[in-house]
Amino acid sequence: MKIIEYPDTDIMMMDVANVLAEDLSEALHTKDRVTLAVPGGTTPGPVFDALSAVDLPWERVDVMLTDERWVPEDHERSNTALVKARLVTNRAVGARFFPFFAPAEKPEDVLADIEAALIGAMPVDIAVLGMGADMHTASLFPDSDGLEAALAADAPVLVPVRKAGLPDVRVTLSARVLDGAMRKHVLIKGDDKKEALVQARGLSPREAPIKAVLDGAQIHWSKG
Ligand SMILES: O=C1O[C@H](COP(=O)(O)O)[C@@H](O)[C@H](O)[C@H]1O
Repeated sequence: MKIIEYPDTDIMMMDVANVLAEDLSEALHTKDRVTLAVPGGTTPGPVFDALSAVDLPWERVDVMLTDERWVPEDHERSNTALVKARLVTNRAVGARFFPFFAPAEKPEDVLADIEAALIGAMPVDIAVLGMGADMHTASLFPDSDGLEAALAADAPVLVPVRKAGLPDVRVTLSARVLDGAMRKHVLIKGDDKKEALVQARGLSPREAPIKAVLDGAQIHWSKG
């Protein structure tokens, strides 16, 4: 794991967009299609804005989230809404987007179909990950129902996750899928997240789920 500390958040967002553009361009030289997995939440929007302005053969890029909340696309907490509005737009409008939500009461009712649609887009080549101060990444939350299944060596691609106190059920790429990406970038802001990350290094993935994806990852941090 390598930590890159940026003097300023705007600079970090631009630099990470450039690094991702280089990763994509390199991968597109050797593969017909390349899969990029990206986080939702409050942090990555500016990276998406900059990356979507880059001239790449986006029609050969498959985009998916690292995780989704079980809410429809027009909901304020939908990660899909964020990615569609800020990444799969502009020059990147031709990228193929794979949603993790379908209208059903619970993920288990439709997860097999959602997963089947992902087969052609596996494995993930480039993963961008966020992290909460509780050391969760994607929707791999400590003390959640689903974490054990999502950390298993033979985990499915997608796992439903529930945690008391969270407003929504989640669907997350499993740890083995995220960790298996050729390039992994963790994007975090703030002293609390840096401290959590340092602490996570000494803990198990069950205690600190981010630990499951840290091997070989580049960490991008700014004070925020
Ligand atoms: O719930 C989520 O949280 C993490 C971190 O989000 P942030 O708002 O603290 O940046 C995010 O990476 C994940 O995709 C999202 O669903």
